[in-house]
Amino acid sequence: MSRCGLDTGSSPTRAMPAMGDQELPGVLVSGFEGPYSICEDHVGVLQKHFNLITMQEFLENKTHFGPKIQAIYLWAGKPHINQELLQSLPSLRVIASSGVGLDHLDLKLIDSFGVKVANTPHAVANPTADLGMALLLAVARRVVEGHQLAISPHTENFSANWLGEEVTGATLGIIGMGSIGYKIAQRARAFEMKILYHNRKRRSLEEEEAVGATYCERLDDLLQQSDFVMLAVNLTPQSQGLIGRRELSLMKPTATLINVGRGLLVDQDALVEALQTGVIKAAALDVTYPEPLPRDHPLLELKNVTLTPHIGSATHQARRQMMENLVESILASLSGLPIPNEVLLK
Ligand SMILES: O=CC(=O)O
Repeated sequence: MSRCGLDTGSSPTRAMPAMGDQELPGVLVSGFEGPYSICEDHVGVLQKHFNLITMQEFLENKTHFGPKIQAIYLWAGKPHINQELLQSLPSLRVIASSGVGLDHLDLKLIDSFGVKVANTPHAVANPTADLGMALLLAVARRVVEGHQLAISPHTENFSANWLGEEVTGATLGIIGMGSIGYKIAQRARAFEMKILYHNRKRRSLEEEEAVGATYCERLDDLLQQSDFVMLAVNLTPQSQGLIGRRELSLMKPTATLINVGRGLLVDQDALVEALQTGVIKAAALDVTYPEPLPRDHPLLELKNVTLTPHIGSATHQARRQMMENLVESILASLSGLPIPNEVLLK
């Protein structure tokens, strides 16, 4: 478990009546291990509402725990929900999944078991948009190189003999104009950037005008015109490999690719080649495949790459809101009420 620096479990979540002890519903809770693990401080809150059953407890005694489990509190996409797991949980009503991405869930399979799904899109939009801008600015102004220089023992090199780029007036192309993409546009507007976007569905004129964004029906147009290309799109079978060799070759040789979506949106081999041969100037990636990258991966060697370890939602506020949203969705579902943030099959 990680510490998320919250009040230690005593503060109740919004509008969530705790049930009497005997009635607490059984909830399979994941994420007790690993880097993106459940916050230690959340466990106290969860215990007020649920009888928590860990994956290990469940695996050790499936016949005892299986029928008691009414919900899964799915943190960071684990455990993998497959047919076998669903078959062993006959009382399961809802899977509440942290974050916004749903690429780890087979929604059709889950639906065939009559199980509902909810996620936490609102909790992650602001921090992920912040991170997208942080990466954009870090590359433009060479913040990581500047840091290395400032802490270098060679103080004679203290003053940089290189220059960065200003983002004011530069063109930002946002691919994916959902809640994260839109919030990136809001931020970029404040930096006086020219904003293009590509999305399956065009936003309303009012929404476009509010952030000064111009719709590009053709992805190619956005790629050709942008100084910064920002990926903020969901991973689906259609968007996998969206940015491949051809798309990279359409970008300006001075352009930077930023990815706060999913690693598989990009053909990573083609990206390495493009960065090595100057097809594009730089990349900043919060997501890769796999995560983490093997330590001998070429992306780790390239000077024109800035990497962060999938930290789009890694803020105290977002993790807290995610937890509250998951609890709310589970409680609503088990009470037969409309489920906040329910994911509907398209
Ligand atoms: O990756 C994080 C998310 O899907 O919210």
